[in-house]
Amino acid sequence: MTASREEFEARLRQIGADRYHDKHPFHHMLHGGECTPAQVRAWVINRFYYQASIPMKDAAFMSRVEDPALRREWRSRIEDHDGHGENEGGIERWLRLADAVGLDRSYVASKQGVLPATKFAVDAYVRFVREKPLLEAVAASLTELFAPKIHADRIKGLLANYDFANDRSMSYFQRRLNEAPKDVAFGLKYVLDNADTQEKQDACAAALEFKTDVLWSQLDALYSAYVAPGRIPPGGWQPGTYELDLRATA
Ligand SMILES: O=C(O)c1cc(C(=O)O)c2c(n1)C(=O)C(=O)c1cc(C(=O)O)[nH]c1-2
Repeated sequence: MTASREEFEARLRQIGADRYHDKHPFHHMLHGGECTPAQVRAWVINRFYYQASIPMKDAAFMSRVEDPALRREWRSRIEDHDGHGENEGGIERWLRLADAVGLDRSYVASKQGVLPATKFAVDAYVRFVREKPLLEAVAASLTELFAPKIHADRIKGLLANYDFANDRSMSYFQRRLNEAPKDVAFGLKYVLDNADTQEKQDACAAALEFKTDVLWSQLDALYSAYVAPGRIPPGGWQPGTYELDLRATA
């Protein structure tokens, strides 16, 4: 039976409560100040691959939308990451974080050294959005319902625990606190309005679960390579390389 709007929203929120990556041990280490400089750098390098792919997945989405009103609503997501006018954009703000943690930003931007599993997971998200029904593609973006809390926790945790954290290096997350709620309010309304059969509701819930898997797998890959057992796969970034000597610039 088709669930009511309220029941369906509660079902989607429960997926976040059960499966969002704020529960991953790597995030607990990161926010709790337990990561070594190399582990923080590995996270910045790998997570850049996600950042860089988000506007590509949003462009893939828009290329399939026939309704100009929906495209108009969606296009700010690309500008949020790529920049527009005075706004330098999320990709540039992420590279500032790379500078602050002592990495060569051109290496980070080159996407070399990204773990294979990170690439597989993120590429699967872009492909999902390119190929699946638009409703499911929007549903997959709804992990952002849960992102403001993790961003707020991260700003607080990193500022308290790491010397590199300051207003400038944290500007990516600070800015997302304003951008994400607007995107997710639109996305949630779109999904609740359009998932009007049980089949569509089930497909949206599956899309959101798939997305939580995309996020979780990236952290599993990081943990396995840089925490335990510490087995870096061929091609993965090796600590001690592409690092800046911060003393030279201090
Ligand atoms: O730091 C995070 O935990 C996190 C998670 C997510 C997410 O839930 O997918 C996004 C972001 N950050 C983010 O910064 C971002 O721009 C973003 C866009 C999207 C999306 O699916 O369109 N998710 C996320």
